[in-house]
Amino acid sequence: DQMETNYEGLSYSYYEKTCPKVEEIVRSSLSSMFILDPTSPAALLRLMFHDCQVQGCDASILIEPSGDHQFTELDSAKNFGIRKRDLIGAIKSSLEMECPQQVSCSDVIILAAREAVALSGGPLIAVPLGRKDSLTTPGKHVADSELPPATADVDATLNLFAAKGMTVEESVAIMGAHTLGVTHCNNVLSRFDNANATYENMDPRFETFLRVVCPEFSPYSQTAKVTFVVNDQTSLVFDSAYYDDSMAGRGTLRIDSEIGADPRTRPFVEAFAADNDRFFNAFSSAFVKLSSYKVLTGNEGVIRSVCDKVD
Ligand code: HEM
Ligand SMILES: [Ca+2]
Ligand SMILES: [Ca+2]
Repeated sequence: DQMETNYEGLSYSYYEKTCPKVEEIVRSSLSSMFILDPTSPAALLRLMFHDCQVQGCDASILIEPSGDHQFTELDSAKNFGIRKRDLIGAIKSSLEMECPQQVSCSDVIILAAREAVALSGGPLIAVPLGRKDSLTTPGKHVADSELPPATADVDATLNLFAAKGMTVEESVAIMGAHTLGVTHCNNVLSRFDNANATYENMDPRFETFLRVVCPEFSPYSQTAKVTFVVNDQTSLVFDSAYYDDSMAGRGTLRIDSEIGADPRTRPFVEAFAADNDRFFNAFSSAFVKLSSYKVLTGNEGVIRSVCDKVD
């Protein structure tokens, strides 16, 4: 039976006895939070990626500085724009009332990300559970080296996802996460840098638009950190518009633009733009691979009672 199968030590029926309502509680908490702020699904989806990419999916990204760890992974500039970590803590509090000390913060991050996708119109992804939380935060330097730069190209991106067992099709599908949310101007300015040759596959009208929204102030200026562009035409809806934009030279980041042009990735961009089911299926299998990356199970980790503290 597929539902009993273990995946990287995780299980599709992990909380069946210990917290049978876990998925329901996460969903109902988030649906009211998303009404209060419709941009939060994007934040929670990115939070999952940035947690999993640094030391695996272990809720390390939630840890606040204290005592002997004054600098956390959140101090890395590559975590700029990470927001809504407090929502995970709020969901965790509700879960502690229903089933104390049962559900890990790392599973809450994954469940929140998959509800973010589903409640935005994307697929409802079946995710295996049973992750444990780390007792350590890897610190700023690990985050600096593990997270991709805003200027990542196709080679770097395919390598990053191949390391998680993804095919090229799945790698193109997981980039479809950029169907939601925003990119701040400080991450856009490198696209005007000739040395990076990132003009490739940029519609001149789109370039004009980017230059109007993000004039050439320093990427370190306060203005560049508060101004932003949306990641696709429908940035609150999980759909395939991202791929239409990519093919048309309207990709916001270098990678968003280049996957629509590179001969290795273009065929999948075209396929996903034309066939929503194919995008959703490939995204779902990629999501399970990303969210199972370097997980702690059994005695390898703990269930934190408060997500931002390792005490
Ligand atoms: C090479 C791969 C990737 C690169 C270089 C990249 C880079 C970025 C950058 C620079 C931003 C803008 C942050 C800001 O300015 O606030 C962003 C936003 C975002 N990314 Fe990625 N990303 C990658 C892969 C992913 C993956 C795998 C996911 C999720 C599965 C993801 C989900 C998101 C989301 C949802 C946003 C919008 C966040 C918001 O609105 O708060 N990204 N990404
Ligand atoms: Ca982590
Ligand atoms: Ca969209």
